[in-house]
Amino acid sequence: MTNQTQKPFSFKLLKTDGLARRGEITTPHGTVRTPTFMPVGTQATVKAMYPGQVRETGADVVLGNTYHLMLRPTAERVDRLGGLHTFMNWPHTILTDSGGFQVMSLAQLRKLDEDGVRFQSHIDGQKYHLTPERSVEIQGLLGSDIQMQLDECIKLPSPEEEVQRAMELSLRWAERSRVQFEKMGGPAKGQGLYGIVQGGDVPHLRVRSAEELAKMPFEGYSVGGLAVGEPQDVMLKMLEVTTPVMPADKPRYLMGVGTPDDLLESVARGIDQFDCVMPTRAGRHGLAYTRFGKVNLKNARHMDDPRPLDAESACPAASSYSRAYLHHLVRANEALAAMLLTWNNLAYYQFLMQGMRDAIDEGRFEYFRLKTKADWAKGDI
Ligand SMILES: CNc1nc2c(CC[C@H]3O[C@@H](OC)[C@H](OC)[C@@H]3O)c3nc(N)[nH]c(=O)c3cc2[nH]1
Repeated sequence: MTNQTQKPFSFKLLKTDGLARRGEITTPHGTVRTPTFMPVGTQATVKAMYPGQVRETGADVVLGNTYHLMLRPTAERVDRLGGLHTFMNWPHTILTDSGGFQVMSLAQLRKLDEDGVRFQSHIDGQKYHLTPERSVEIQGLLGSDIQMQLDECIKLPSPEEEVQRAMELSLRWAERSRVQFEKMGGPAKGQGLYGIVQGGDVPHLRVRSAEELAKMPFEGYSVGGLAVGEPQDVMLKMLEVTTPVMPADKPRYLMGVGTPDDLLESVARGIDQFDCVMPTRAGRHGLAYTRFGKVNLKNARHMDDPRPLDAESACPAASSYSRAYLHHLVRANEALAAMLLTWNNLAYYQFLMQGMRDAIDEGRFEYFRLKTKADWAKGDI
């Protein structure tokens, strides 16, 4: 990451339509059109895709992850090699998560205390100590444009006192993350650090978390602690409680979400940024997302079907290969199956996001939401 002073990180709220928001984030590596879907590239790659292809689908941001990259190849090595943008040949915006979520879901022998979290690598058993300061240092070494505070994402359901403890710890870690980010000169580099709202499924804890974080000068705010197995209506209820008390002039990022329907319903409740492994992971398991719902290419009913997934799609994976061929590739466990279906799925997610951005621009978001859901309900033609 160059040390020259960049223009500051900024967010412009361009238009609203109900609670849906159309905006633009400016980072050192370009402009992010919101609402935006950010493909997950945990280990410095969006699995089964070339970076140029990811860009062609319409992605403005990809994700990297502190937990995975600190273990391998290490943040120091990526820094020595010119930073994550150069390392993975992605010259556009990169967002990194702080690693807390993965430590709790992937690492062994985890011990969490006030100072941070101690754990052993799931790769080679080596011991680590991840603190709010170290997480921000790693994200700075990676050259991340949008960084996350270290937080504790608690599983749901959990007793209210547990939710409160984790939320209050995350607030203290938010302050320590901010101090480290400013010590490393993040703002002058035009980078952003997001505070992460916690509070589980407890409305008054959500509100307190958002209000306390809003007192700190974060460039953006994430809604964490959701998409951890709760039903969609609980997630949406938490958004209805939380977004109204989040700063309206800063981006809002709902972490780890979601299905196409989750995206539609969350934009309708004031969310700007999303990330999810769904489109890429589903692609590797033979599942295609289309304008008319999901198509499971493992299913024998596709064996003789000469039609493409969607002849009108701009994505060649959707328009230039028959369902019969895709079914064959999936059954044969061929590498091209994952490549084509991942490509199709990311292209569909970006098509959906572009549709939402246009609908908000033109003041017809509610119509777009209902029409899109009706098309999905038609099912695969
Ligand atoms: C899936 N549901 C979900 N994911 C979540 C993630 C990880 C997303 C991160 O996990 C990796 O994908 C598996 C991605 O890493 C590149 C992504 O950034 C979260 N991260 C933090 N720091 N705090 C949270 O409260 C949180 C909640 C989540 N809910």
